[in-house]
Amino acid sequence: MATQEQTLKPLTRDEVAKHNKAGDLWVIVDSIVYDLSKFGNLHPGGIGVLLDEEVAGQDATTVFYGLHRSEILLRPQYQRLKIGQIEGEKQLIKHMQPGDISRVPYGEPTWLTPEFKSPYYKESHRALQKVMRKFVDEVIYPDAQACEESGKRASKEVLEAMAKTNLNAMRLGPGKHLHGRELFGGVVKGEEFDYFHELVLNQEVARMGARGYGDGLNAGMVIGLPPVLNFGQEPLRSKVVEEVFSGQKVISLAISEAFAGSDVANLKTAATKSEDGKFWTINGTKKWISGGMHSDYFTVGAKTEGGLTAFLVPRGEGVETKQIKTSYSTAAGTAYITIDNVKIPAENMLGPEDGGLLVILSNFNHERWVMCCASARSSRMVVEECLKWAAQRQVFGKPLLAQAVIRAKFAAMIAKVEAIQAWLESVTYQMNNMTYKEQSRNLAGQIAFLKMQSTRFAGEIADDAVNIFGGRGLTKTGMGKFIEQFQRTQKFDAILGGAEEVLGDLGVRQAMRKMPKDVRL
Ligand code: HEM
Repeated sequence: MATQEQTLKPLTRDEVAKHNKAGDLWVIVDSIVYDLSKFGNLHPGGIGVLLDEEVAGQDATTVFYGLHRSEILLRPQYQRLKIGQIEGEKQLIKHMQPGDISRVPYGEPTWLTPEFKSPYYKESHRALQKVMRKFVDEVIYPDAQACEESGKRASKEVLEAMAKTNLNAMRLGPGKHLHGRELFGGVVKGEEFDYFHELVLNQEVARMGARGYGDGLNAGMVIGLPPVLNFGQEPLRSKVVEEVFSGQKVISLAISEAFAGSDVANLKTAATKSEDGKFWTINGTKKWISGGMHSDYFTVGAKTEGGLTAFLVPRGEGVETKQIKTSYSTAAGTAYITIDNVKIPAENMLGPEDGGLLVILSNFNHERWVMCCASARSSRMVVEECLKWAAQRQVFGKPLLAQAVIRAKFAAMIAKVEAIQAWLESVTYQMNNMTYKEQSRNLAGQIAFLKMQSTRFAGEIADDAVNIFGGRGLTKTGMGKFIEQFQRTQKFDAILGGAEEVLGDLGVRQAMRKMPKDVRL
């Protein structure tokens, strides 16, 4: 930015003021002079607003930032509009660069705020956060914004770049599968990777505000691959895990059906064993399968004689996927799947016959915790957007933030994001200090409550955010685009991985089970 300022022609405000009509139209935004003479007729907001006597030939900084996101001025096509800079003045507005930490209060969790300390994060968490933020900003974000809008899946380049850093493997959480792997070029050792490293990755992805795209970005793998990794039979297990980690193949979890959601024990998809026991034939349907449109493999739950069994079903004859249009982007690849007489070898069974419920349930805590990470971070992103907007938007001659009713909304929103992050970090610390079995025993209730509360708060935050942004919170482009998307999509977190009510009840039932029989009032 400094070089650009040096090369721009110095101009005075008096000179600029002479160019104040159609065909000869200059304006100043943050000390930079823009020649809008030709652009005026192409301006999406129309030429009329630019000819206003307080805009044409004048300093339009305040009015500009009341109407546009600052990223507009960074678009390559608008660089040619810059013709000079006001003599002796400097740009006061700092545009975020890839990898930057927000300086907006509460724009980052406290551990990323310079004045605050945290007992949870070590040097390797901080190093991972730095490279991941830059990677997301530079590699994923532009693709995410384009695909969220077009509905297309993440580009091959992004998926390949993710595989190269070993991001796919990291998103499955700590474990032996990471040992000996080079993570983000060696920023963190596979052996020391813990749940706080994973939290960092989840939150950095959620921060970019592309909900449908985010789910299409191998979120299906996060829930679909663990049953293969933990219960698959060799050599199929290693083959599939490597194919997915390296980005050659995509996997998703296919459990829910039109007939059964939270009550997984009532699935209708059924598997029958051949007489010689070498094959299974599967028939049924699956619904709302995130990433299903992009998947080569499906981790399927099916009814068997004595219960439920999990299978790895490859895409092939008899397996068909149809796009479901949900309220978020089709970039998520949400699918309806029909499985008609699909014959698979017995080696594709994941875990014991009739033991599928455990295979599926064993990953639920992790899945829900991943969603808590994302919900907490996207809620915070919304609070940051609202704070920026309320500080720069002028109403009745003052910033929106000068209104007490607006400040009261911020008090509620900020308290919610801080509370959720603090609880999330506390749960994450417990996860780091418990075996997987202990986590299932002790944290199912905590995580269920955390998810329930995070998504309830997200709903309340969405509501306040839309009211702060007004019509812009309902508009897909422009100032409020992230608010519009958040209010439209935050409900996904409230439903996926267990609806709020189901989770709340699960938490209470867990507590009841632990209630000592010998206590009295
Ligand atoms: C400095 C160069 C400018 C550029 C490159 C520019 C570009 C744009 C773009 C791309 C939009 C579409 C909306 C969006 O994506 O957010 C827009 C909308 C608009 N612009 Fe500009 N603009 C400029 C200056 C101005 C100025 C000085 C005014 C002063 C009144 C103005 C008033 C508007 C209005 C009223 C809209 C419609 C906003 C809405 O729909 O909420 N623009 N402009």
